[in-house]
Amino acid sequence: MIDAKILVVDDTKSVLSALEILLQFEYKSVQTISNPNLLTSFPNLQEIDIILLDMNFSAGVNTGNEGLYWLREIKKKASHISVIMMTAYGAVELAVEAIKEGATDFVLKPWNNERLLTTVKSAYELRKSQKEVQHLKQKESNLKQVINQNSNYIIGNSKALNSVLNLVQKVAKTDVNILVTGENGTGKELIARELHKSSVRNNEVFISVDMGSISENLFESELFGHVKGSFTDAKEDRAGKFEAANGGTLFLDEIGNLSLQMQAKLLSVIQNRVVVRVGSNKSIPVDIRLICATNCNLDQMVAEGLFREDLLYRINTIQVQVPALRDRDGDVLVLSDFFLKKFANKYGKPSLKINQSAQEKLMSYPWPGNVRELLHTMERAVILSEGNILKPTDFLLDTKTTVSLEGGPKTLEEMELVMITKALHDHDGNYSAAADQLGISRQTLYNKLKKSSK
Ligand SMILES: Nc1ncnc2c1ncn2[C@@H]1O[C@H](COP(=O)(O)OP(=O)(O)OP(=O)(O)O)[C@@H](O)[C@H]1O
Repeated sequence: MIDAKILVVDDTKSVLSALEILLQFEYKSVQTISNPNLLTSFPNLQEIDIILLDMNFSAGVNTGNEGLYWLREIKKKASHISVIMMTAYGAVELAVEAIKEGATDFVLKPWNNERLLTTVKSAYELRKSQKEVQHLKQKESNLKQVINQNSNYIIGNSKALNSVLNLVQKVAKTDVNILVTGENGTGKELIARELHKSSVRNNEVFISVDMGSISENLFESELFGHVKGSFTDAKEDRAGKFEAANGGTLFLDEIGNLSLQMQAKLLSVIQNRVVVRVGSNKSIPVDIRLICATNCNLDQMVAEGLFREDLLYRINTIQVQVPALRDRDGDVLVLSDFFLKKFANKYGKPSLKINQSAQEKLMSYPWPGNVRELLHTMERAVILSEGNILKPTDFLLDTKTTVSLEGGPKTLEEMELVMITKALHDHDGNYSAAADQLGISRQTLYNKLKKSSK
């Protein structure tokens, strides 16, 4: 039994009962009315999927005008309904006219049962796929909202940061490729998201890919997609990040971490703006705005033969250099105030304040891990705090301080964060040395930090 609601409108009672009997065998709900004037006030008209509509109602009139009139009325009230016109006077012009006005199909009376059922079935299939498209569009728009909402405000009012934000506003509306450079944790991804938010693509997706965490053998599949069976784990066709970002912005983070071989593959796609999924030979055009980011000195890498010069030219039409936190006058205080409020609320300590000597300690520290390090330092201080005032000793900015567990972290995740930030401080922000001390890889350390700062 097909789960669709059908309404038959005809002024001949025998037509109504014949169609009702015929359609009831296949469709869950079949209703009939003999007076078209009841159509617009028909209860639950919005729930009807298909209407079979007679073209002529008044006896002796067969111009089809009445049917066309009621077709327009239905479309005005419920444009989603598939309307099949029925007429005993099968004029092709009338059929064309009705279809132009939005009818789905046309049936001649007397009808052939099998042909009529096929016509109704096709109208049902059409309605079903329209519903699916509608559902997918809704889902897509919800997904876009979720993906794009992962963007925070850029806090700070230093001259150095403001000139970066000015440049961002100038170039955001253009579609040029942008390279965002700066030390780890300066906010490069935040800047890339701001570029997207201020661009004409802001209703589309922002897809971020960490090139540092993609292995050589999964690179192509991750970025360009694959077809089912192209390698052992390819259980189904999958679009890569380029396709997923189509219409929007693709952010390639840690671009300096790519091997020369991966660089060559990336260059070809950026040049040609088409991808070919692994295992396929079909070219798929992609329309993306490309933003790359790195903390490496790519010019120096080019000189050392580690980065392709032609790729660098492609990706850095405009370069946005994000300043280190120590070069942003006043931002440490503004940011620490912001993070203090954020974490004080998160950890249920809303009256927590910071005293002046603690602020001075924060201002005099060089912040090798930049904003991310300040964020973690603040989070850890809030977790470990015991009173209502944060003092200099609450901030682990020197290597001799030890972690006290009393009144401290309550979850494994919080404990992990405390240990990671302590290890980073112990090694002056050197990720490799901190990872060594913790017995994890640099990438794992990095991923954990990124995850907890999201
Ligand atoms: N100006 C800022 N205002 C508020 N939060 C910031 C600011 N800059 C950075 N952050 C926060 O600091 C963290 C690190 O920022 P982000 O990931 O953008 O830095 P990044 O330079 O891309 O880092 P990496 O080089 O490690 O990829 C994020 O949680 C981000 O929200």
